[in-house]
Amino acid sequence: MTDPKVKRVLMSVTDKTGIVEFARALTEEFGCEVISTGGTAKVIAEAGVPVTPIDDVTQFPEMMDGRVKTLHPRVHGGLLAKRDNASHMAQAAEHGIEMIDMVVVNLYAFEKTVASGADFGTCIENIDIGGPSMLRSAAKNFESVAVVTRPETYDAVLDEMRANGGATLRDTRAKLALDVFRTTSAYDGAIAAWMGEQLEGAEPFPASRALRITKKQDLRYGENPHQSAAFYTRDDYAGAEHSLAHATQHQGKEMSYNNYLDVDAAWAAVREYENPACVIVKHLTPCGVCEDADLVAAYKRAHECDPVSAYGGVMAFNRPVNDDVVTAVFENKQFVECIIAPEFSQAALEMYAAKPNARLLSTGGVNPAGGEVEYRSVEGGLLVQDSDAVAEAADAADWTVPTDRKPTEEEMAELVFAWKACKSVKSNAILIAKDHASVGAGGGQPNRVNSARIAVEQAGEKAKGAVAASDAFFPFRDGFDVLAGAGVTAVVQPGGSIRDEEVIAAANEQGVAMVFTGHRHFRH
Ligand SMILES: NC(=O)c1ncn([C@@H]2O[C@H](COP(=O)(O)O)[C@@H](O)[C@H]2O)c1NC=O
Repeated sequence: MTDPKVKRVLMSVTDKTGIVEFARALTEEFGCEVISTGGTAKVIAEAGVPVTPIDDVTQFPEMMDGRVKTLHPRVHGGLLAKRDNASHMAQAAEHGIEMIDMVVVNLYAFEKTVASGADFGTCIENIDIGGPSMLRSAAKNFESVAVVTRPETYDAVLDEMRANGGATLRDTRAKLALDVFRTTSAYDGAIAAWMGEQLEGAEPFPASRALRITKKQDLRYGENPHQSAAFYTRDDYAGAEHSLAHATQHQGKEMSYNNYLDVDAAWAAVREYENPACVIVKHLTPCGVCEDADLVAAYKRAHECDPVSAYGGVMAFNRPVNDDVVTAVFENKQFVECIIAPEFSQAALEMYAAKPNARLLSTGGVNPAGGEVEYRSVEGGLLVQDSDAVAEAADAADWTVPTDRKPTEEEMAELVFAWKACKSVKSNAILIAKDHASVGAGGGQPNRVNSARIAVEQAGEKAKGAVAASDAFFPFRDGFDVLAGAGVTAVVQPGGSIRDEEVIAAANEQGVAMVFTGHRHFRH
């Protein structure tokens, strides 16, 4: 079939950006007839471009507050008739249906209406019915009909018509149709999610869930150069505003797959703290965590934990980064892949311009720790869970102390810090902390005693008088003994092992205070 010239165009848009210019070009350059619905027709007519009201085509008034405007065989017959099917064309002629060669439609702004906090009835009225119907009819018949749903594509469509004697090309029409089905599918997904929430409450695990994601960027590669990858943002993420996915990148190379993972881990960890804090992460593992009244000190002490590993890592701050912080990083000659923070001062950005490879990301604010459900993929499936969000500081009031020695107030505050920091270490996780800074961490080991050994080795002399956190209970006293043997004075752990008594006895023997939180923080 030869590519059809565009003669009759139906326009019905909520977003009226560029519609007048498009209509003018179609009528003046290509002699098209433009048919249009109420508000769109008004805008076009007011600009002096000839337009046929939809009522003239349907021979019905737009009615029921706009609920029925284009839902008519003279519209859908004109879109769906197969031009090379004699029977279709005969039926069209018999019923006075004229062909429509192009549809320009964008939909009622349903998601914006919901986001504005509109009431139930208003949201319902903003579910577009006629628009998606036309889009789908035109997209189904893309062999003959061009369907345009994004203002930013108007110019390209016109250019193609200019180059092809007023016709669009099949390949373009097919791509436009695909774009339409993706658009209507996302639109319906948003409606289903909203309606589900209205009727069933904020059900985190509904019977089915449309994965509403939009590609932000193709990544150079995945975890390894032979793996291809892309990054998608979640359309339905309520905390989008201050999230990593929507952060502004000020400078540096494109974020890589591994950068995203590491920055996410660092950003999640630093959001645990109310005081100014810095977290340094390498290979998904924190190699420095510190909270301090002063952000520069927090950075310096986080860096001191493991300067070797910190080199080439990523960093997260929960306060704006200024030139003093950057000066401290430069003094340490620490190469960083990425820094994420709520903001960077102008002076900080100017200083970092000298290190163009470093990626600087600002989020504009800090979401509370945790967030909405998390997804992880396994072969053939997706795991969905609540995020591991527990208000630790508030929770500490419920912690119990099974040992003879109770932690001092100072030790208790230190244990809260350590417990939060431990959460970001892979299981089995042990973290040793002193003066609200991590001094050693062991994680990702298949047994807890090895994690304890790694943490103690890293802490060295600093383990003396420090506290330790264990993300899950000690199954035997051996892991605990490694910590106590290194000089740790207080330990926080969930408790709940069948050998708790053995571990409590070990603590009592060595005069160590122990706290049970009653919940664990596995991180697999
Ligand atoms: N009901 C219908 O027949 C109908 N036909 C088109 N629309 C929508 O009406 C909007 C444009 O309206 P107007 O041209 O009046 O500003 C478009 O977003 C279009 O998708 C309709 N509205 C809702 O379903």
